Amino acid sequence: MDQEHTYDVVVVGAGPTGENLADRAHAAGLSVAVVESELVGGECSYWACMPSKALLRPHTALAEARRLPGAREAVGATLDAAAVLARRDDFAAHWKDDGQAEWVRGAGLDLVRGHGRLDGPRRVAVDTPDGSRVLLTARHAVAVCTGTRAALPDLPGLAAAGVWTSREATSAKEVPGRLAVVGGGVVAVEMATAWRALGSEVTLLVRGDGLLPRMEPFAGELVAEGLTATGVKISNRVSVSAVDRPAPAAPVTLTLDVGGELVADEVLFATGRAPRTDDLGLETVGLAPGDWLTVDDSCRVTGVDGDWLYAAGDVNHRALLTHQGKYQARIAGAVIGAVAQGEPLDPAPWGPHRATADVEAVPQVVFTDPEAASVGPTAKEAEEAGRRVHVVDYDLAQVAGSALYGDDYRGRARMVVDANSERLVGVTFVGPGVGELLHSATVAVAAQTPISRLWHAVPSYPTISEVWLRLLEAYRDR
Ligand SMILES: Cc1cc2nc3c(=O)[nH]c(=O)nc-3n(C[C@H](O)[C@H](O)[C@H](O)COP(=O)(O)OP(=O)(O)OC[C@H]3O[C@@H](n4cnc5c(N)ncnc54)[C@H](O)[C@@H]3O)c2cc1C
Ligand SMILES: NC(=O)c1ccc[n+]([C@@H]2O[C@H](COP(=O)([O-])OP(=O)(O)OC[C@H]3O[C@@H](n4cnc5c(N)ncnc54)[C@H](O)[C@@H]3O)[C@@H](O)[C@H]2O)c1
Repeated sequence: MDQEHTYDVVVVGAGPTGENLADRAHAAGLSVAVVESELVGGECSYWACMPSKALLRPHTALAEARRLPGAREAVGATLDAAAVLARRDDFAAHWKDDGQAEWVRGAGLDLVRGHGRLDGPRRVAVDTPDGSRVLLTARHAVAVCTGTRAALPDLPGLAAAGVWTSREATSAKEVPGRLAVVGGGVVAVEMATAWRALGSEVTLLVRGDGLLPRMEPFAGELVAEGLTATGVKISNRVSVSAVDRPAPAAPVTLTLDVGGELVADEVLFATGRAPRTDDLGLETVGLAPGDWLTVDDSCRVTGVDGDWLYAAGDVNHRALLTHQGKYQARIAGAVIGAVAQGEPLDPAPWGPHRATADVEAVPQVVFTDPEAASVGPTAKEAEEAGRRVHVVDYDLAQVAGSALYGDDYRGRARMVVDANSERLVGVTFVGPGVGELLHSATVAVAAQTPISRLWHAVPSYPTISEVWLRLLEAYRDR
């Protein structure tokens, strides 16, 4: 028999976004049920951020040691793949979610395991693993935080070929001899870096003109240089038109649109994401299954009567990053709490009830060697949005801190400044060790800092952060 329960808030999906949203709603005094169909912690914990960064970090550490005479002689030339994979397994909690499920319960939230679907306004029906059905009614809000899955192109032979997606690329137990990677985005470059470092011969097949097309062009150029130096073969302007694997353990053959074939032991399709909304009961509330969920700045889904349906994280397509999903979760949790208590919402940008940074100040670090880190729009994006901007660049290798950081340091920095307000809107750093530099830029962009004030934020000598001073000088002298 169906069980029925009523909560103030029902959250579907216990990834980083769902966990945080539930926690904030509970902190506002509301009762919350969280529905999860796989592992509490979501894609990020088991098949994305954590295992991918665990695969990449040993390579970065080794590459940095090898750029330092004295350290270079003390370390080997290659990684111990088995040890790297074992540490990766630890970071993915061996694909068990006991720890995170315990956190959910300890936070005062009710965890309902199973596949959730909307069942009309304010209702969620959950098919549980034991075959029963739980009907959840929300007094105030339902929040969809179901994330994304890998999007695969519709190619002849692909479905039968057993290709890698980001899930296999982050959880594989064996190092393939030859790995083909299709795509030129973040997953493609990070996983090409990781598996090359673990010993695979890697070929990157890029449909466009270069890597990391959403960043400043020099980011993709420097990352391509780094990949090539490690032995990754990169082919631009190449698409795969068919995939063939005659038997499960056999090599896979990719037919290329430019002519010819590529044979590999595994192929990773890193070709973007699709929302997990196809089997979510969206049709019961007048929305189209399979679509991204469009939201306003309070994370309320548009086009649904009654202001009860929210969507946060990857599934709303605003910024597909864990930290941005968690930011939206904090905003949406606060909105749901305020509405439930009958308190007024503060509609101002950068206020507690309006997601702003996930559009204006999105930071991202690509954990390749060199790292690529950016926040805010690129120069081109800012111009296309109608801003008049000044752009200044600086060669990161010219900073004393960079030279000390490693021999033959290569990198570049760019600052995009709004010409009318003389405030910083975007920053990109590419180079070893710049990932940890990015938050300085994020603070400056989110605070809409005037350039005149940045002169008083004096970077320590001799750190890579001195690039800030060099960028300001370049701006002054432009
Ligand atoms: C390889 C890779 C590396 C990445 N690295 C980074 C990184 O370094 N930094 C970063 O910021 N971002 C990174 N990302 C992006 C990051 O993983 C996502 O932005 C993040 O996981 C989104 O969180 P979410 O909670 O919105 O969704 P998810 O993490 O996808 O969680 C959604 C949850 O909902 C559950 N669910 C789905 N449908 C249902 C349903 N019907 N009923 C019940 N439960 C359901 C799922 O099982 C899942 O647990 C990476 C992505 C990939 C693919
Ligand atoms: N370090 C990080 O922050 C990190 C790491 C990994 C992923 N992520 C996030 O996860 C999301 C997914 O990453 P992703 O790399 O899968 O997606 P993406 O959208 O960044 O890149 C996909 C790439 O695949 C290409 N592509 C699409 N269809 C293709 C086809 N049929 N053939 C060949 N190429 C094709 C696109 O041109 C694009 O370059 C991103 O939004 C990213 O921000 C973040």
